[in-house]
Amino acid sequence: MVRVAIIGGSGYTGLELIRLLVRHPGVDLTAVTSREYNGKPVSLAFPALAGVCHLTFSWPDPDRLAGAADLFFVALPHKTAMAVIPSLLEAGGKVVDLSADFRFRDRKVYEEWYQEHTAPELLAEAVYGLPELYREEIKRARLVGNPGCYPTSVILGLAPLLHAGLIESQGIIADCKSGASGAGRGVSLSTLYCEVNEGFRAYKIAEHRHTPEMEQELGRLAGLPLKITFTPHLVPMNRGILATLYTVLQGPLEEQEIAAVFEQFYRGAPFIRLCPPEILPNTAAVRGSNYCDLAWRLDQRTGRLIVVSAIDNLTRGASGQAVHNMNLMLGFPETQGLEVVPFLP
Ligand SMILES: NC(=O)C1=CN([C@@H]2O[C@H](COP(=O)(O)OP(=O)(O)OC[C@H]3O[C@@H](n4cnc5c(N)ncnc54)[C@H](OP(=O)(O)O)[C@@H]3O)[C@@H](O)[C@H]2O)C=CC1
Ligand SMILES: CC(=O)N[C@@H](CCC(=O)OP(=O)(O)O)C(=O)O
Repeated sequence: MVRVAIIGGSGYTGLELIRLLVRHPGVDLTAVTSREYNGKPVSLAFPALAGVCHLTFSWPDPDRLAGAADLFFVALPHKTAMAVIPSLLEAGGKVVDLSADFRFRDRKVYEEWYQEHTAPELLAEAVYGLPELYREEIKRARLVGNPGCYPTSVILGLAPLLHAGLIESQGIIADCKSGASGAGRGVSLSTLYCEVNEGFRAYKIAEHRHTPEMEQELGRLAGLPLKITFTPHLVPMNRGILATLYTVLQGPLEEQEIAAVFEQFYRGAPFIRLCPPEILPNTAAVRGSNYCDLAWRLDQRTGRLIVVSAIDNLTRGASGQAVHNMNLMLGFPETQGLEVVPFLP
């Protein structure tokens, strides 16, 4: 058994990691940390895990933690993760970082949107953890920067089209809606029940920190720098992201040609489901699973191709994708521990 630990395991992505890892046949979850719950049972923070996870939260300093596992999931807030990760690596551990600290290739871009980077020497070796794009690199990686939730939904929807050069690389609009768990478990006014329930609003228009992450990866696929218009919305639901992606075709195309491009690009990708023609993606159909459901419609009148993608932000957008990356890094079957049927209805 490979020993794994979760640093910052008392939040929503921590809960989701525990849910997946306790049933994973190849790993032994040895430690879960939290400052607030230090010394208390995991089931105290998460009653849903009573009888399922018997661990107690710990909060040793990073030097004591290093060596406690072979692979660490770091589920700390951005800016905090990069303070802990170097010592975990130095002690011989592998790391999947769920924060944004190791998602960027260019330190300047990170520093423009976040803050000064305190471990820039690791940026060159960190691999962007989107398995459909970087499967082979992830297998060899010691440090994986797990993608953001919105970027996962947007990049997966656009990658085949940009790679094939079917759409204009400039002028793409990503209109995304997220459930409130995307904001984490920490208390904040904007995610209180009465602030979220029975309302639907956009936020951080033209200034969301996921924009440069999307541009980094979409630009690589297109083969040239690009800018994207990204508008996130908060919807009154717990989990899920629905991304509606507006693109402009490079030239006339038939529906079958578009379908062939998606099928070819995602051949052998176990967590991508291309919807049949009658179906459009729905967050309810992917809830609790690592699937990304994709569909597209050609608007012949405007020449636009509209792609829709649905993921669960906590599973495919964070912890499920992190476990997928771990499977690749440790040589396990890709889908191990992730063969979860979406919660129904
Ligand atoms: N929620 C989502 O849908 C997604 C989240 N992510 C990213 O994953 C990471 C975790 O997210 P999420 O679980 O939602 O966040 P939460 O706020 O729910 O949990 C954060 C965790 O980090 C610990 N923590 C908070 N502040 C500090 C600190 N200063 N030093 C040490 N530990 C700290 C908390 O425990 P304690 O305070 O007890 O120590 C808790 O265990 C974040 O970087 C987030 O941006 C990525 C994709 C999607
Ligand atoms: C609904 C909501 O507030 N979502 C969060 C994004 C989710 C997230 O956790 O960001 P990372 O994926 O980069 O970690 C936000 O907009 O900041």
